[in-house]
Amino acid sequence: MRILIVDDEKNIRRTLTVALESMEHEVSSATNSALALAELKAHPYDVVLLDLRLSQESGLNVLEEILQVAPRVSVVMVTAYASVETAVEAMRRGAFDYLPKPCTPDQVRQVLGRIEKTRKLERRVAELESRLGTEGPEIDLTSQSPTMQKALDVAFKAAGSEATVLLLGESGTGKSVLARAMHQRSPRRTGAFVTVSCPSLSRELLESDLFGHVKGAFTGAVADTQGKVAAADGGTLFLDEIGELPLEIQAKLLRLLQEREYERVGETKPRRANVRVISATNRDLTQAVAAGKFREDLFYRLNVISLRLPPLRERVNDIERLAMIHLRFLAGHSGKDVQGFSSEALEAMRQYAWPGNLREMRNIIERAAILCSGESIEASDLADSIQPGSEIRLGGKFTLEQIEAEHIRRVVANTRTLDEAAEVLGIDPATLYRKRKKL
Ligand SMILES: Nc1ncnc2c1ncn2[C@@H]1O[C@H](COP(=O)(O)OP(=O)(O)OP(=O)(O)O)[C@@H](O)[C@H]1O
Repeated sequence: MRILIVDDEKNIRRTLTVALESMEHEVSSATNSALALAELKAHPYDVVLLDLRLSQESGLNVLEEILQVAPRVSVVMVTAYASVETAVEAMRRGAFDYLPKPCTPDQVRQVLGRIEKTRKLERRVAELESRLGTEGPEIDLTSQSPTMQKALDVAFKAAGSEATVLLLGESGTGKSVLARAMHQRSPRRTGAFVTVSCPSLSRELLESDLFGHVKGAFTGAVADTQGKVAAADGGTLFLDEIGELPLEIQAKLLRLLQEREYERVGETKPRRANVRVISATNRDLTQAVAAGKFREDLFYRLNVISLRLPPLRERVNDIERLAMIHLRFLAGHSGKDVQGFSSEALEAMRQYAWPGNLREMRNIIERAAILCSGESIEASDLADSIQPGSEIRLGGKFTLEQIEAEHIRRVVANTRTLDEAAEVLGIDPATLYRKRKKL
């Protein structure tokens, strides 16, 4: 765990640091409350060991300030003036526990063990909650398609940093799945991964969903709620369909990103949260910026690193593997012993345009697994739209332009750079650029 020691006595800081590091925790220390608060604003921590008497300051007041800045951190009060009243008061104000000073390494280990257990349970509950109803096939984060490989490479490199990341791509290409995978590969993985679906609520409800509200802030606000920003403190906030975020909320999100500050609806007291933001959209945000629907300053904040997930039709080499992953899961669920796909069915899937991408693949394979009567899925088990013949094929009733567009799309998908694609196509890169724009 990441632990911050807040104590003005050098010896205590030193002995605690040595003890904690020998237990394989990551430890930092601060000598006063101002430094501690600055540290907590800058980095996510799991635990604070807080001296109850910090020279002139009252540890109980500092405790409250700490919990405002980092609501998810577990604070353990450490004091030479142990008394039942102060212990009770500290716990009443939100401390996790209480340690006498000096304390033995065993006492420290015990209290940290309890914190770890509680946090693990909290994480498990949050994870199960978010998995409910979203249980799905095994997540595949490999690819044989150069464009997808490049996107995954950027995603995994960015995962370890604190940078905001913007995921682009058509609906169903796996942006939400990738955002969660990035969180799990980040130093914040012990924190929560919280998703906000921007278009799903009215402006008022979305604001309260994000930032929380106080009782009485609006009709129906019967109790205080903390909001998803606070829930994601120390973790990752995933903003899905960010292009749909109303302008009023865009201003508030910008403030959160710039100053780490926000206010609950119906309250003026600023609160702080340390969240890493990953957002996703299938819209062209630069167009939304040009149309005045999306703030340019927010766009640049969100777009520190951006990557585009290619549509499934551009990942022809991945289709068989992905289809098998979905089949294993869906056949298992439908209780059928379906082993694979006929070569015609595979070819039909390779030729198909997959407008709904991986989500559509899941639906089509689920339906096929139910309909198929043999050991493998035949082309005739696939939905009508995907039947061979409904897609562009040489010799069929298609215009030259349609065939050219399809050929260019596939060559681009199967080469690493546009220069390489131009070479395969036998045209110069500028012509390829013009053709792609036109098509
Ligand atoms: N890497 C993956 N491996 C296996 N299945 C995947 C993967 N990515 C996505 N899927 C499947 O595709 C479905 C849709 O993925 P996801 O919700 O991440 O797409 P999205 O791009 O966020 O879509 P939208 O823009 O509509 O929100 C998932 O529920 C899952 O079944």
